[in-house]
Amino acid sequence: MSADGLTALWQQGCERLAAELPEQQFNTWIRPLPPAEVADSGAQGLVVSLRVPNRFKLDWIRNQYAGRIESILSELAGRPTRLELALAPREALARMAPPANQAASVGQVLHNGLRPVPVNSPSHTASVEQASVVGMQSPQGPAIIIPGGANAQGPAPSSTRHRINPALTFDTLVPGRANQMARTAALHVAGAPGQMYNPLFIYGGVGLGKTHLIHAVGNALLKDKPDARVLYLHAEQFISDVVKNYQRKTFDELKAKYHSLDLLLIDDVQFFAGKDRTQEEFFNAFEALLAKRAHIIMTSDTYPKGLVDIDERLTSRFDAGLTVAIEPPELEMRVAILIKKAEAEQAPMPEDVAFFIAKNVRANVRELEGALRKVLAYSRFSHKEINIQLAREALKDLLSIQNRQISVENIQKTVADFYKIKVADMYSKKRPASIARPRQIAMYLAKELTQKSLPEIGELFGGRDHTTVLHAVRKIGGERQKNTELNQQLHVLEQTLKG
Ligand SMILES: Nc1ncnc2c1ncn2[C@@H]1O[C@H](COP(=O)(O)OP(=O)(O)OP(=O)(O)O)[C@@H](O)[C@H]1O
Repeated sequence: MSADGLTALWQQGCERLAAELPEQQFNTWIRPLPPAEVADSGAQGLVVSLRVPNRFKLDWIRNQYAGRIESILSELAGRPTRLELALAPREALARMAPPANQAASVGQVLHNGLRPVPVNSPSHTASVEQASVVGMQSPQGPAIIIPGGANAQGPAPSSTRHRINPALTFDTLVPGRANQMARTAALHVAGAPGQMYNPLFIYGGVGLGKTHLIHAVGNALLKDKPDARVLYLHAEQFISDVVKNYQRKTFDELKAKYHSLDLLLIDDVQFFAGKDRTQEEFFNAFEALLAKRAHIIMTSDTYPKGLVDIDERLTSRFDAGLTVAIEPPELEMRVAILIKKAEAEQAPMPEDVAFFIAKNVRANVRELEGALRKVLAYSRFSHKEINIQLAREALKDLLSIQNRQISVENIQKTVADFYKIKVADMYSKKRPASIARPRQIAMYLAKELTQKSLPEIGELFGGRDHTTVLHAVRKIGGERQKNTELNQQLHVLEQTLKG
């Protein structure tokens, strides 16, 4: 692709997004982005690098739009195109946020090509300045509008007012063991806010669905009570609001904003660490909201007592309602998530492919989504159907990084997962066919895929004799020739184990 073609790609992508997305969403999230850099990395395809002013926006764009942006750009370029999002260095922020009165219309922005795009929100510009004064990251997006409140600015679409993402609902959240407690508690709060489990504190590692869950509560409540005063915000937004009001000495405005809510959803409260003034204001808001039986849901990367540099009077209050964890999803849940997300993209995913991806991408749901996006994009460009071979090609970087050695333990675990039996049954003396057969399959694969001898394999299967292993290897090997279903299952297992 020519240099001009590369330069035009982002602009064309924006035009497509402008046509596709609701105007409000486009204006809020896409339009203010600075021009992207597009690089050709040869056989690997194109890499589009975007600098985003803060982590909140970065996460939001990654979660909500990255997949679509990659698909559009790849389609336009006719080659796989990867989107890389990174935080803009601080000195670039000022350039990214020219004065509000330079705001341009969507059409202007698009026709002006790749020049830096102005941010059309006065509050955004003001906040950027404030953030640089106090050495913080820049804050996020448009002002919160409370109807009739101190900063009322006229009607606004509800998604702006509440900052709730309508796509993140209980329906789109796949349930599983990993989120069972948190989901149940969240459903309870959505049905009867201000009663039990107040505050609800949800913690867990990155990309496990905490943000999704709290948006789901917001969406559910708004569906029931459209007039409810609900607000979602990232902790950094609260911090920047405190800074702004501190500088303007407008604490009444801050109070009017936060103390009047029915439901406050606040993400990543670990960001309050070391911010004394913010903690004090949050404490005030917290007390005021609980006193009037408004509900507060918080998320964090750790449980309340694990938070550092946050005043104990806050952490003890965080723990006073219900504290629940979200765990990394287990294999079955990862498969279900992949299938559901692929369905949502109108790209049905065969279960064996979902199993292959889920087995290889374990860290968190965000990475799972990334892997899925790659596979779908790869299938679209190559016009090939989605199968394990295609998934393996699409994910080859990721798989080679893992550089996995096939071990007997891994075979036992994978086969047990596949046939939905316990790993312990691989070593047990149980004989029912539903257990004995997967065990024989695992022995067969151990012989095929590792350098272990028959006695060594027998030892690893609960101290069995080598003749038992030999029998299993011959039996499964022989049946494989005649039984296509077994052959297909073995194929999936081999592909999965080889990675
Ligand atoms: N159980 C689930 N079902 C469907 N999608 C999920 C599930 N869990 C997470 N996701 C999706 O994974 C992505 C990451 O989730 P989310 O942003 O909620 O994670 P998080 O725990 O808030 O992470 P972080 O701490 O990094 O902000 C989102 O796109 C979300 O929709």
